[in-house]
Amino acid sequence: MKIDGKPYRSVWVDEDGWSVRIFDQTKLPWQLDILRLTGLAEVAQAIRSMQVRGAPLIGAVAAYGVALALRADPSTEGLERAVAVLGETRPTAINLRWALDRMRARLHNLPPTERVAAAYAEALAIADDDAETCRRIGQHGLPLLREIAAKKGQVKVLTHCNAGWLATVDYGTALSPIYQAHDEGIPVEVWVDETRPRNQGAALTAFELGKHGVKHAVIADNAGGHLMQHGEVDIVIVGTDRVTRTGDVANKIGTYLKALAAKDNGVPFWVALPHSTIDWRVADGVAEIPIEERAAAEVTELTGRTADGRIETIRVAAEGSPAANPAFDVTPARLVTGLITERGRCEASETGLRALYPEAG
Ligand SMILES: CSC[C@@H](O)[C@@H](O)C(=O)COP(=O)(O)O
Repeated sequence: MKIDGKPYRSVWVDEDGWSVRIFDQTKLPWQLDILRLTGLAEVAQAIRSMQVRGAPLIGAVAAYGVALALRADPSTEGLERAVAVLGETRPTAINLRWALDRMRARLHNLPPTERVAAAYAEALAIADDDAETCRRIGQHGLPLLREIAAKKGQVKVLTHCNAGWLATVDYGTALSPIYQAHDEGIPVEVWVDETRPRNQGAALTAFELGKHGVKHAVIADNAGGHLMQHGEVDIVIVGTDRVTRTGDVANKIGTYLKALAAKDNGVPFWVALPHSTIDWRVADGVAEIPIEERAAAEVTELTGRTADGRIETIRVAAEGSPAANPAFDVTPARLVTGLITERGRCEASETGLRALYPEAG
């Protein structure tokens, strides 16, 4: 993706050849700060604090975290410790475990002297794979937008949270078809759910779409149902942090309510995902997917930029009131029109997913 004409990925190795660069997503859209990560503790903290976030990107950054950890300690104990520390940073997105399992499988049987170089190579392969996967997701989602635009002359999409290039290594998942539609001249407009409590929609998705020149408007999270009732939404496309083998979808809190409203209004509700987001071991998403509970302060406070350019956090809830902050919810497969993957589109079901991934265990 390009920012002010300059091509970027969301994670890359610095010119020094070993340290790892990311955008500090807690500062966007107000400041474009690029962080330099140099060790295991820094990577774990960047993931925990959501300086990097978004399921596929968390996986790729964690893979580089293993490489950085091995520079300090290439022993088998060092490898296992890195995998354990990184694996505990965030519980819901399965891409984190997928990437760490892949790193361990590649590195475990190597002699320690060969591990560092192999870890960087594997992390790069994961990042390259994610970028290409997301490009293909866009190709498979694009016909849905093309079809609507052919009938209506334009297409209005609603999306929740940030499933754009900032949440992946490049292109994004839910936003990838939108970028590709825009690039081929389809008049596409996006309703961007602000996505409280952390406002990934208002801050990150709006930033991305603005930089790409895609027409969009930020809406309060509660506005989607009203817009659907009035024919203002042609299609909902969201990303996901974990999809069960039966097609249940965990995504940012509030996604389930959008799916309910979409069902009631006959609006197609599509979910875009890479292969690394499928959890083949889980069948019942509501019962089995761990939902991250984050700090109450994310709900009781808001962060933004003041008129004179300072980034400030203020309290918006009544003094002394506690808050609950479940960060994800699960949308049952029955509410999902279909899944958009790098291998094509399918029904949100075990049959649909297995037809696309016959090799899955
Ligand atoms: C392609 S990203 C899909 C999801 O990871 C995204 O929509 C989301 O819910 C991210 O949650 P976050 O808590 O910001 O990491």
